[in-house]
Amino acid sequence: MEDIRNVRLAPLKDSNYLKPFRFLYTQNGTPKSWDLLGVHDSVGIIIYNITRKVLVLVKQFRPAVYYSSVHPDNRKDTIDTDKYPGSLGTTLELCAGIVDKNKSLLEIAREEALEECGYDIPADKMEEIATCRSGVGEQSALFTVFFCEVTDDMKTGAGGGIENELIEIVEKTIPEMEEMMNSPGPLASPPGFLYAIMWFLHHKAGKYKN
Ligand SMILES: O=c1ccn([C@@H]2O[C@H](COP(=O)(O)OP(=O)(O)O[C@H]3O[C@H](CO)[C@@H](O)[C@H](O)[C@H]3O)[C@@H](O)[C@H]2O)c(=O)[nH]1
Ligand SMILES: [Mg+2]
Repeated sequence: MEDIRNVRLAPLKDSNYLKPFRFLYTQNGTPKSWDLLGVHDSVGIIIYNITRKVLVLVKQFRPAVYYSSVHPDNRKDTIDTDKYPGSLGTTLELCAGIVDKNKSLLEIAREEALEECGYDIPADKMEEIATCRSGVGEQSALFTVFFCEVTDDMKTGAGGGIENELIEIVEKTIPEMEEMMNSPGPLASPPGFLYAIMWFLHHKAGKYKN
């Protein structure tokens, strides 16, 4: 996963994932504008395996995280991967996916849990816990978080993602997550993940500790 090579930057002409545009308005009579990015909403799932008492998370290479770890002076047409190895771009996240199909959030969450983590989770085991904005400066897409308990019996596939996604399943105990949340960082995780883990530690972790 971390063997990243041949990194090049190119202009973006059109994209299935990002739509940049300018938003024009007046506020209290003053003309203003703001540059925005249209992106898909997304769902994330806090998966807790009660058989082995671990949170089931995913590790993956995120190009945006890699790019932002490259010093601005070195963000050229090509990036030296000996100086900047792929490990700079790996994150720890919830199992998550974009809402790019005409299906309910719950259905998409179930599909992602199966594709990325290999768990076949019945719809009635999924608890929708919160929706927040994944960014407010430039895109403000909705991120909806589900929680579910799973058992080893519900693991019907290997996970790892579909097509050429390279997703590694990472299992963490509650003490390991508490330690991570107490570390100064920078954490290689997005704010929605950090919110979800704090929610889990606050509302759920107590009953699993014994
Ligand atoms: O420029 C792009 C963008 C996406 N993809 C593909 O699109 C898929 C997206 O994967 P999916 O699992 O549906 O979404 P995530 O990448 O997990 O991202 C979601 O989950 C994250 C939460 O961890 C949020 O931060 C993101 O906004 C949200 O899109 C991947 O397979 C990619 O192969 C591309 O090929 N090119
Ligand atoms: Mg995903």
